[in-house]
Amino acid sequence: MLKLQCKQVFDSFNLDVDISINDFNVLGVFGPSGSGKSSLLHAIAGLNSARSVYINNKNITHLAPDKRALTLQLQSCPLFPHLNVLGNLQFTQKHCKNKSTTLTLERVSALLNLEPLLNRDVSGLSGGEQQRVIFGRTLLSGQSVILLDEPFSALDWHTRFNMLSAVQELNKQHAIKFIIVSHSLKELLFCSDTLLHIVKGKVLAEGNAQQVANAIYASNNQTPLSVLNYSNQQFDENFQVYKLTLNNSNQSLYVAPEHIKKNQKLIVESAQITCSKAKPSATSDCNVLIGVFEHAKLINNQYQLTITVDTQLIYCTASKRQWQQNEVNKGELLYVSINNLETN
Ligand SMILES: Nc1ncnc2c1ncn2[C@@H]1O[C@H](COP(=O)(O)OP(=O)(O)OP(=O)(O)O)[C@@H](O)[C@H]1O
Repeated sequence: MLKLQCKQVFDSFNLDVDISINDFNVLGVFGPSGSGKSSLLHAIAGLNSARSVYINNKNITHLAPDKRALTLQLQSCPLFPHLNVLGNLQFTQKHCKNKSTTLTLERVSALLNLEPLLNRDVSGLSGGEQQRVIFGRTLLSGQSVILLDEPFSALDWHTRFNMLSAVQELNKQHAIKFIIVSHSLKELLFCSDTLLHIVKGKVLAEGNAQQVANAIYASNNQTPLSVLNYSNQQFDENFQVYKLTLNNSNQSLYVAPEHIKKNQKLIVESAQITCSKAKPSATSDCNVLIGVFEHAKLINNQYQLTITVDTQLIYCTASKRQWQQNEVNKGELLYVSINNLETN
C-alpha cells in the first residue's frame, strides 16, 4: 500500500501528486525525462518534503529518511573505490541495522550472478557490472521496501530481464515491495504488476500494469508489446531449445535458452509477429500459434491487430492492403507466427 500527497514548486516545474495505491508487489513508475519520477521517489524516501506519505499502512510522513524502513537506490550511487566488490557488499551487510529481510550475501550473489565479480576491484567494473553490484548492496540493506531509480539502464536486455526476474523472485520469496522508476515500458511490463504514469509532474494513470501500458501505447499510436505467460518449460536435448506451454492453453512455443526467465514471462515485439488465415509454411525460425481475431484499428496507414491466443492477448500490425484483402471477421481463427525466438 502506498499513499502519497506531495506538492513541490520549482522555477519551471511543479510536482503535484495525490495517489493511493492499495496493493502492489512491484510498482513501476513510467514517464518521459523530467516528468518528476525521481522527485516522487525522493518524496517517498524523505529527501523531499511531502504533505503525507504512507507505506504498508504506516504513516512515515514525519520520519527522518533513515527511520522510514526503506532503501532508495539513486540513479547514481558510487561504490567505495578502496574496497573490492565483496568489501562493498560486506560493508552494507555489516553497517545496515534493523533489517527486516533475511537475505544473505551468498543468496544475493547467487541471485544476481555476482560470484565472478566478488574479488574484482570496483574501478575495473563495466557500467552494467557496477549496476548489478549496487543492486546487490541495496538488497543487503535488508529493507522490505526498496525504491529503485533507473536501476538497470546500463544492462543489455538479457541481463536486464534476469535482474527484473530476480526482483519478482525477491518479492515472492522475501515479501519485498519494489517501486521502480524507468523510461522503458518494456522492462516495467516485464516486472511490474502495477504501473503509475507520470507526465509534467502529474499522475495521468495508475493501475494494472498491462492496462496502463496499453493506454500509453494507444495515446502514442504505438502497437503494444505482447506479454506471454507460460507455466511449464521442458528442455529439448535434441534441438537445445525449450518448449514452453502457454498459461491456460495447450499451445506451445519453442525458444532459445536465453529467453527463459524465472518469472515465466516472454515479451514479444509486434515486429516479430505476423498473422494469416492460411497456415504458414515452415520458415527458418518461426513458431505458429492459433488465435482468435478480436479487432483491428487503422493507425498511420497500417492496421493494429489484437488477437487472443487462448486467454492471452497478442498485438501485431498488418499493411492496409494485405489486411483489407483478407476480410477477417471478429471471432475468426488466425495463424499467428512469432519469429526469432529459437535463434539468438
Ligand atoms: N531541487 C530542484 N530544484 C529545481 N528543479 C528541480 C529540482 N529537482 C528537480 N527539479 C526539476 O524537476 C523536474 C523533474 O525532475 P525529476 O528528476 O524528478 O524528473 P525525472 O522524471 O526523474 O527525469 P529523468 O527521467 O530525466 O531522470 C526537472 O525539470 C528538474 O529539473
